Amino acid sequence: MTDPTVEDLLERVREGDVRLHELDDHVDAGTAATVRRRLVADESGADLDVVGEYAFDAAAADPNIDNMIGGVQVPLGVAGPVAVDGGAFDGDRYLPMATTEGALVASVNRGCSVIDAAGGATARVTKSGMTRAPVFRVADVAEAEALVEWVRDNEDRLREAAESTTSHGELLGVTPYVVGNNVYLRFRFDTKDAMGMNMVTIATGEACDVVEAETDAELVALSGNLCSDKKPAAVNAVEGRGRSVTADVEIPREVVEERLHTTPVAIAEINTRKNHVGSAKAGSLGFNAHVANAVAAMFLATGQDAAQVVEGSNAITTAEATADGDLYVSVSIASLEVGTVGGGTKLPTQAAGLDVLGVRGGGDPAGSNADALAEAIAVGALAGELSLLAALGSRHLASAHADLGR
Ligand SMILES: CC(C)(COP(=O)([O-])OP(=O)([O-])OC[C@H]1O[C@@H](n2cnc3c(N)ncnc32)[C@H](O)[C@@H]1OP(=O)([O-])[O-])[C@@H](O)C(=O)NCCC(=O)NCCSC(=O)C[C@@](C)(O)CC(=O)[O-]
Ligand SMILES: NC(=O)C1=CN([C@@H]2O[C@H](COP(=O)(O)OP(=O)(O)OC[C@H]3O[C@@H](n4cnc5c(N)ncnc54)[C@H](OP(=O)(O)O)[C@@H]3O)[C@@H](O)[C@H]2O)C=CC1
Repeated sequence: MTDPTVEDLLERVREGDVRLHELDDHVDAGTAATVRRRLVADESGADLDVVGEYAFDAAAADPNIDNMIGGVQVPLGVAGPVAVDGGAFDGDRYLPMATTEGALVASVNRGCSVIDAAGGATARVTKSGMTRAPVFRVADVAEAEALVEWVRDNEDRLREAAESTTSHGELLGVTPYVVGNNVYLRFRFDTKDAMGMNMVTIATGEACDVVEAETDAELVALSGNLCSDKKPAAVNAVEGRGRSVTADVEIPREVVEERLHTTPVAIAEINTRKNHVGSAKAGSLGFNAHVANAVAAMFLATGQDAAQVVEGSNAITTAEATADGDLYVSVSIASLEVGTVGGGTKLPTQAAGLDVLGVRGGGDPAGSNADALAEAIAVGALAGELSLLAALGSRHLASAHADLGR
């Protein structure tokens, strides 16, 4: 029997005989995408030819996209190279950044060149652990207390159940929270080189089965929002989620004056009045200028989950003029959720981004590549903070974007 043609399938979808998402059952993934693209183009009047010019294998992208019609391209640039002394990321590297914001890569590039002139940045992952927090219904607070005690006494059983679903993930701990007749169990896992959301969701589900079998608690939702994934949340800023990572640098005063056209004292003052006082008044969780910019651009370039830029912007920038008149700057990102295996990291253009950093795939030891990626992103964020604070000091923000961004 011959394969159905695009025209045949278009007709069958229009007649309601085949659903849009069932096309892959009838033809290969690329042809299925073509049929959907044709249908959407016909019905919306949009010209989608360019959307069909994608460079990856549609079948290989199956774990990443449903109802695929093509691909979106984002321009890719590089900042650097920049010297980094990291716990896992070492040497002089280019930082890949995908963005549509003109002047952004230029800004991070300037920051990198200043960091380099100062001898490089230092970066360390200080805490690591991906979380999932199911919510259970209990009868009352007495039953809640009983559940909390049971969890404390039976963590090994929960660990055994959770770890039966993964050869890499390790349960680090379970923290209970009680609110009336709701009990939230915040499971925290070492997910090695994976960002880990699929891994910990599957593992936590297995542990929840044990809780339900052994206690009176009833699972209401596998994610009870105390995790907290893809929402701004203080719990992530305080407790961390994914990688907590810090990068810092001390820059000689002459370098600040020559290359950034301002002074250490001016940068420190802007940082305090803008990033700390201004953010406090705004009720912000991000005490920084634009950490989200480096996080988003490097997430897109390396196949991370873009929605987790929300947590990636949970960052505090500090800046101080030292006793010698130089400038100390740091960026601490509390909850940077990154992986070098799984998710979007296998797609060819994103894998190439990881290759530029030298962190593709599983690390040796496991987890070291994801640590290195976190440190690279923190250095990119540090470079961006430096350059933007300086541009505000020299009053170049508007002119830079007028020149480079429109
Ligand atoms: C634009 C600059 C860098 C000019 O800065 P400059 O010092 O006038 O430029 P320069 O021509 O003297 O070049 C200095 C260095 O900048 C880099 N550089 C310079 N041009 C390029 C380019 N085309 N492509 C790549 N790199 C470039 C490059 O490293 C170069 O060194 P060189 O390699 O020549 O020795 C500076 O004015 C700047 O950084 N401005 C700040 C822009 C910025 O940070 N924008 C971020 C986005 S703003 C935003 O999204 C968030 C916001 C602002 O709303 C958040 C908030 O509320 O704060
Ligand atoms: N399920 C959910 O609720 C959510 C899912 N997501 C999505 O989840 C995906 C990311 O989940 P994630 O679990 O990271 O990825 P994957 O689901 O792609 O799984 C990655 C798997 O790779 C295996 N692996 C191989 N080598 C290593 C290594 N060195 N370190 C760690 N694991 C390794 C592990 O298998 P094994 O476990 O067998 O050892 C691991 O589970 C993204 O696509 C994201 O968009 C995002 C948010 C929520």
